[in-house]
Amino acid sequence: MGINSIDNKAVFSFKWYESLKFKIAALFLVLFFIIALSVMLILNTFAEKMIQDEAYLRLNNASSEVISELERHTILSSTLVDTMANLAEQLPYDSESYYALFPQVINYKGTEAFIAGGGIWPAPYEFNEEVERHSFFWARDKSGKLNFYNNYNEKMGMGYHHEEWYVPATHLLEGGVYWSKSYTDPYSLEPMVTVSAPITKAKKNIGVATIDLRLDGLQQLLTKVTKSFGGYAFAIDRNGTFLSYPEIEQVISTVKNRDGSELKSFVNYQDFSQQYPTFMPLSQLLDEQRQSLLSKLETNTRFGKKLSATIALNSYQISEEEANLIVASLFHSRSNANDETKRVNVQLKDDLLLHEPVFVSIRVMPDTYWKIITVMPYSQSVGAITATYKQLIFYTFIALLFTVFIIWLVIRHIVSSPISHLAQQVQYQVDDDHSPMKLFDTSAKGELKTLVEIFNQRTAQLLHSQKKVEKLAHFDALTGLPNRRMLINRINNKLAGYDRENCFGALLFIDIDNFKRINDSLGHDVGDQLLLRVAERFTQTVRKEDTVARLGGDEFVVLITKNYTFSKQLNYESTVVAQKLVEAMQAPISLNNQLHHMTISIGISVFPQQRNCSDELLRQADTAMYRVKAKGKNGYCFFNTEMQERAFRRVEIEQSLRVALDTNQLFLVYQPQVDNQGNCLGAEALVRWTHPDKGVLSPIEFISIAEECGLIIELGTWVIDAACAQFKTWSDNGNHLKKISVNVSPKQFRDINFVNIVRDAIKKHQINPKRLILEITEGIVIKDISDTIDKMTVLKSLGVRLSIDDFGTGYSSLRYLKELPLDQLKIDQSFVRDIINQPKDAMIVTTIISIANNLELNVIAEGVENKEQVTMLIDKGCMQFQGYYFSKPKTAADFTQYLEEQAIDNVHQFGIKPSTNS
Ligand SMILES: Nc1nc2c(ncn2[C@@H]2O[C@H](COP(=O)(O)O[C@H]3[C@@H](O)[C@H](n4cnc5c(=O)[nH]c(N)nc54)O[C@@H]3COP(=O)(O)O)[C@@H](O)[C@H]2O)c(=O)[nH]1
Repeated sequence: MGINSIDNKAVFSFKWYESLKFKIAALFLVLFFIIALSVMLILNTFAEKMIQDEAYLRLNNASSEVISELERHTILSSTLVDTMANLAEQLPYDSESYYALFPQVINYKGTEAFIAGGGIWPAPYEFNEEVERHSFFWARDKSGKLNFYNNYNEKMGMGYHHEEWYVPATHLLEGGVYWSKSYTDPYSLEPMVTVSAPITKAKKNIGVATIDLRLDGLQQLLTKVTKSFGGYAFAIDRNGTFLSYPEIEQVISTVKNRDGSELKSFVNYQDFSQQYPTFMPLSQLLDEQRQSLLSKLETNTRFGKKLSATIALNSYQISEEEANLIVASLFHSRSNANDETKRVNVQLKDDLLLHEPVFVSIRVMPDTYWKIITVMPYSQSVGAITATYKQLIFYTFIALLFTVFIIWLVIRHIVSSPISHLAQQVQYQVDDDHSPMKLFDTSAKGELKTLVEIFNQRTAQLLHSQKKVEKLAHFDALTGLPNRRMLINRINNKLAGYDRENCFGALLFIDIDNFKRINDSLGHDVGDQLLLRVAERFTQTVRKEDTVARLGGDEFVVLITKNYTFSKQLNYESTVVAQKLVEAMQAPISLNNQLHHMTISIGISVFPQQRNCSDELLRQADTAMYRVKAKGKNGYCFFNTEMQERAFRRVEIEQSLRVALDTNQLFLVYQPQVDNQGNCLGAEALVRWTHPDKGVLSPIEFISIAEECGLIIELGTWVIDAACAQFKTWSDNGNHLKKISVNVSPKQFRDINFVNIVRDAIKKHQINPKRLILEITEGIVIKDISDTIDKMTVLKSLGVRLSIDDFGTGYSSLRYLKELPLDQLKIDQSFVRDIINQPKDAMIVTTIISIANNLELNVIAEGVENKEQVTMLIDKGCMQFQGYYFSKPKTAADFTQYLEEQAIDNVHQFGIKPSTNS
């Protein structure tokens, strides 16, 4: 996040990805994906399991269907063979009755399709002590008719007592049956098995009854039940010989019969797997199952081993391993149908016929120990379940998405929205500078509520500070009056409202006369007290709707606004207010138990004017106030354009005077001062300014400005230095003047360095200090008498002489005159001018000359313009003169020439030498 500034407004901005909303949304998106992935993983696992379970269920159902169909035949066959064994046990040994009875049993109605034959097989010499082989065997021919066959009784043949279907049955208990290994029907090539039951008499085996079962349509049955899932099934017998296979040709081999004839028979799965390696995994499973069966069954018991050894020994058709299997299956036959030796479900990567991953189920039929192997393609299983799975995934995703969305909404409502709301409120306050600072609403809860409360606490503190700052910013700390800023605001408001409200106004710019004197002499605390009293008087004098403001120092402004029809009314009212303010100051003010008479000067500017601007109005009022000061203070006056022009001129002069000082535009002229013989005694140095545009300017045009702006210090220093330099030049050139006078302005005199400046000039130019006369005005003396006396005394100690210039025009005090270390009085030219015509002026001149004589001061008259004036002045006792009658001020070069001429022309009549050059 960053803070940018546009139009001084802070804009709190941040990247979109930094926002709380985005982060929460992103978090939930990530959360969503994690949950979704987890769900998918879980669902996948479940789906896998479901697919497997579904596949095995279907496979087992198919196997069960096959097994139950087969068992319908095998159970019936078992029952028939058991019946035959029982009959044989009960019936007397009578061939005729055998021939009559047993075919009927074998030909039991409804079994014709699968019972291929059967018979009674007496043990050797058991039915007839003389006959070893006397079997009764019937088999169906191609037409299905039962025929008696005597093959097994032939003397040359192998007989039947060592047949694989005979030997094991002789070891069974009564009621037990033995299922032989499979063989092929010579006609139909259908697989066949024989079920044998022992014939027992007095607990002794006397023979075996058999039923031949043709597994007709086994493959069709297997095909039918596996058709629905696109797989297939096949069966193998106990020994691992195929009973069926979809590709029947692959599992049939041709073997030579004992009589040389060819016999087709099914191959063993182990041989088959050698031929077809893809079958190997299945073959290994069958091996494992076979081994498991063998290991589980109690073949290692003595009885079992002995029995299997006996069986293997007695039958040339049974190997030892087969004998073990036979014994094992006999023991195990109907126990624990869920035993893993009887039920195996696996998944194989590849299948010989389907060429894809498959689910395989191996089920063992009880009694016969045939194995039904069903195979289902994996794709088929997945396909069956995919739709459901997809739906499940879809709804889960929707539910998840919805849940995440709801949680996101809740969190947004609880966390991010309140924070955003809070941030908006803060932003609004930051953006809108003009709206007042507000407290935030506290509808939030928990930690956010605390946060808002802390914010509000902080805001309250800020509001408090803001009020303080506002007060400081808009009110004067000392008087509590509106300050300059507030005054300007109010003036601007009034100016803005003029057009609408016909509003007129006046600014009364007030300055306390001689405030500085009080402040400097009595200290700032007393100065502050004075300001407070004055402020009180002003506020008590004006109306409440008027504004009294303090600009700083001793400057106050009263703002009067009214809705007048004519501006003259305002002029009148302003005059009244100004008058009242001046009068309000008439009562003395008590400061430090002393009464002080204070006066004020007021400058008034009125508006509207052409240049409607608060600064301009203040400047105008200020200018008018200065005018009052210049005219003697304690009064008021309205601003006018002449003042304005004066003010502009003043500024212009001030600016160019600075340049003048730096670029030697100033020069001195010298006006001779003569005695009553017309001899030049000395000169008054008078400054001139060669203005680049205006030509040579009189000091009247710039000395007072230099005084006001302080440039007089620099200017006066330059004058003293230049005058001393010139005096030295004249002296060095043999033009010995008795004195050189230099004018000193009040500010210059009061400058703390003034004495040093004078001392430095004297020292620098090596002049006799007694030749230097500093002319100071009466104003300087009056302003700060004790300080003036001190400074004059120091100057006197340097040897410098002092003259009062324009004597008689100021507040001359004879008492002060007595105390001052003076050398000369200079009679002001205003008295000299009318000395002939105005008896009063003549009287003043007489008085001044008298005072000077009495105080033993030199006296010189200035502004002497004619002979009559000279004569009268001499009559009155003044022997030194300066004026146009003798000479106007001259440039240094002209004055030098003047001095040289004077030296040559030293013959005078009556001593008075008027000016020869006008
Ligand atoms: N602080 C300083 N003040 C100075 C300096 N130089 C001059 N001044 C003061 O300026 C005022 C005007 O001076 P200026 O224009 O030079 O006028 C002087 C004379 O020219 C004039 N004068 C002299 N004789 C006559 C006359 O017969 N008739 C007549 N109308 N005018 C005459 O009087 C001025 C001298 O007056 P003063 O100084 O009082 O002797 C003036 O007040 C100067 O003081 C300066 O460097 N510093």
